[in-house]
Amino acid sequence: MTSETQGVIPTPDQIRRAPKVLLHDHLDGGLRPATIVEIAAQTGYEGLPETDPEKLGMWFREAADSGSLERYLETFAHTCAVMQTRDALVRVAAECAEDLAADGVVYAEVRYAPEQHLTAGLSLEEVVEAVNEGFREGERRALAAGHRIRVGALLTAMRHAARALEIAELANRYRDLGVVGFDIAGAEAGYPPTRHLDAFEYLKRENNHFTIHAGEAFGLPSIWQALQWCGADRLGHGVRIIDDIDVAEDGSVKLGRLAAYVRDKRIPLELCPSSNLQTGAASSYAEHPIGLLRRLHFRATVNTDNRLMSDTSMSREFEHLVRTFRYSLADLQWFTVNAMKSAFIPFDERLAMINEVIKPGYAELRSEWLFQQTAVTSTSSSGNV
Ligand SMILES: O=c1[nH]cnc2c1ncn2[C@H]1C[C@H](O)[C@@H](CO)O1
Ligand SMILES: [Zn+2]
Repeated sequence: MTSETQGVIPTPDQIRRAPKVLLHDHLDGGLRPATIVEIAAQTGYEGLPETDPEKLGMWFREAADSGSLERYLETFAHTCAVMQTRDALVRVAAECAEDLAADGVVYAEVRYAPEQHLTAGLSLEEVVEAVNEGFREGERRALAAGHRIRVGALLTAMRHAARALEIAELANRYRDLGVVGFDIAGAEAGYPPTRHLDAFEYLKRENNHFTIHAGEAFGLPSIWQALQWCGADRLGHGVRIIDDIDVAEDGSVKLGRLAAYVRDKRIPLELCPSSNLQTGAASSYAEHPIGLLRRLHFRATVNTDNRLMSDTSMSREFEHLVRTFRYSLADLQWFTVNAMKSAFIPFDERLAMINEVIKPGYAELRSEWLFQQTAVTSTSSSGNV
């Protein structure tokens, strides 16, 4: 490789066109503001703080900027309120797939908590089937618009509730039918993942996959429990693993036992930089642990968490990182391949996505400099050389 191809700092347009993989995105955290306003009007939900889509989008962004995970999570009352009917769920899921595809995401695992969509009388099964139908519809519309995307669902159980085993069974029933795994989410403090051991043990017996929100608002004990008691395949956030890494004044680095385990066992970290700034888990992009974790070769991935609350997308997350850490296309490819390796679909499919879609996509972007018009052509044609 020449230095030109090795070190290309991508433009925003190249970042958008680059194939991207997203493992941590909440369906109820990514609605279009205009859709929220329309469904609220159709279904008679009167609790919205704003009814102008632009102002509503800003409201979510600002309300989520609270510095606390608990306050950040309060904003989901409004999105869940407009996701209670079959039609609304199909629409929101279809638009999610379309929006991700238009942003260049080629593979996504999108999560939601079925238990939060039952107030208008849908059953858990009806919720899952509506969302699956929406994802398939969105994939078709994306293809018609020239974008290929594949979306799998992760079923989330809320950690303050007591339905984890039921949701785990639901995830298992819809396995290979659009659902690729399980997750737990919600406020971390006071609700350790070990409260839901029965669900995790059930999933392990069924050879199913799960990730756990851990190490976001709470530190190392929650990561340790998620891995060593519950047996999580991946960590939702996991960013506080940084608390087990010592960087000395001279720059030398020492990993504690847990950090070494996470790195050496290649445990995927579903890092969500913008979300972490809003909930107070990190104070700036420059100080976000992703920079160090990437250098230390943890299995780090980049994610959106909640596109609505953070006013973000995969491209914007990458743009922040490129601006902050001067990441090249090769770095973005590294994060993307990490994410694809860590997905919950079968190994042969992950490998094909890496070799047939991701690597060729980045190779094409890296070669673009070869075809750029140079000023030399015009100078030489004027005969002044
Ligand atoms: O970052 C998060 N941490 C913990 N829980 C979260 C986060 N983002 C969203 N959630 C919750 C709120 C949603 O209603 C739920 C299911 O998507 O998951
Ligand atoms: Zn999350």
